[in-house]
Amino acid sequence: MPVMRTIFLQSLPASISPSSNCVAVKFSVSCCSAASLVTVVNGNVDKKPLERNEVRLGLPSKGRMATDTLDLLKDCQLSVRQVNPRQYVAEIPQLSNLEVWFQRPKDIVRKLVSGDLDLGIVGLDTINEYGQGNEDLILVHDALDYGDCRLSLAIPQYGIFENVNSLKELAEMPQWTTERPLRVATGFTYLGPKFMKENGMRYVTFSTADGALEAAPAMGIADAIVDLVSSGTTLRENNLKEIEGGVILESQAVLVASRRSLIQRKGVLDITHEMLERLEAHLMAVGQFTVTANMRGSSADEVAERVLGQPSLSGLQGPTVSPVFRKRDGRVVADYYAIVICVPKKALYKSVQQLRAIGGSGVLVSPLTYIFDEETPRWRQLLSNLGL
Ligand SMILES: Nc1ncnc2c1ncn2[C@@H]1O[C@H](COP(=O)(O)OP(=O)(O)OP(=O)(O)O)[C@@H](O)[C@H]1O
Ligand SMILES: O=P(O)(O)OC[C@H]1O[C@H](OP(=O)(O)OP(=O)(O)O)[C@H](O)[C@@H]1O
Ligand SMILES: [Mg+2]
Repeated sequence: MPVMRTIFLQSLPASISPSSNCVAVKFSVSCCSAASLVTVVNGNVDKKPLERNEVRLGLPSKGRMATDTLDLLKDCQLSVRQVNPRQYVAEIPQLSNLEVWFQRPKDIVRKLVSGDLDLGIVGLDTINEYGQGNEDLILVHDALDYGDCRLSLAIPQYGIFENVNSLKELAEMPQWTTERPLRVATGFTYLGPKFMKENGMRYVTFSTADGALEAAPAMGIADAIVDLVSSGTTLRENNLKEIEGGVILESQAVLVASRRSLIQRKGVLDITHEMLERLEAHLMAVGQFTVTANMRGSSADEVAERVLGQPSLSGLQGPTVSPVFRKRDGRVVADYYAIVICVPKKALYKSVQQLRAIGGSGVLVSPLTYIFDEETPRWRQLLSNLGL
């Protein structure tokens, strides 16, 4: 009879040496989860995801992505209902059968890979770093429009680096040898070395820290750093600079899914579709205003021609032109037309000027909540990616 033992990984140390019948089982604790079950059969580890019917979405529990993520979902009418802030599980009432789990961003990626989460919202940098190119991870929406930053190589502005302004120049510095390599401090211990290798940097070593990496060069611990940059203030304040060719990755928040879950777990594809539609519709709308104006004209065609003659007034699919009926001398006439267009927020003032120039008056501007297009290109892309 095989000797069978069932152990919840959650309660285990990083390596275990079970007695008599089992050989030592080593695993990385970080890749395991409370919901995973390991069955040890005479030394063979058989890892099965615990049977579950709920679809699971991982959201950042803390850090700068946390509130922005909840705000975005709220704007999509997908408010997350959390009983209390210390509880890590929550729900979105509009999406039945969905569990929201609050996790650290890196753990969201790990748990997608291990099959303990089906969907997640995190920064692209975290997916690339902790997913390490795993093909099970699939980007559903790659531009959620917040958490913008870049992963970049930075070097001191002073000393031997004063005149070094590109990756090529850095690589060609005679200082770097096997005995004295370029020392890079980074929290990105997968992407950092990969980038340096791909860019032909031969003499490099890496050290790691969890934060405040910008201090490492001034402390004499490193020559360069690989870290996230957004405004560039932290680099500047620490006398560091980015260099040409040194951007490793442009990142922002994304919606990511497990390919296995999308294909195999009931309900994941439907929830993904609904989330994607709402996100797309909202994100498309936030950049636009609806503009309504009245315009004198002899016919709808003539008014439309005038509107389309202006570069900023073509709208999403051209203007809607409708007659405005009035009673004049006892007769119903339509000598005014109402036009409705969507204009990008950035082009609002230019559009108003162009409307006035062609006789527009009474210009009303209102915010847009959603723009639901026929079918989102990202959905079609996802289905084709899944081979469906
Ligand atoms: N300066 C920044 N500006 C904008 N977005 C950033 C910036 N730094 C990080 N991000 C984005 O926010 C994500 C989370 O960063 P944050 O530092 O808040 O994580 P965290 O949960 O505190 O994790 P850790 O404690 O390991 O750093 C990053 O992965 C990145 O996508
Ligand atoms: O270009 P900036 O706008 O200055 O932002 C960059 C800084 O933001 C992040 O640090 P964070 O604030 O998360 O602190 P940490 O170093 O403790 O992670 C990142 O690690 C940089 O240090
Ligand atoms: Mg941080």
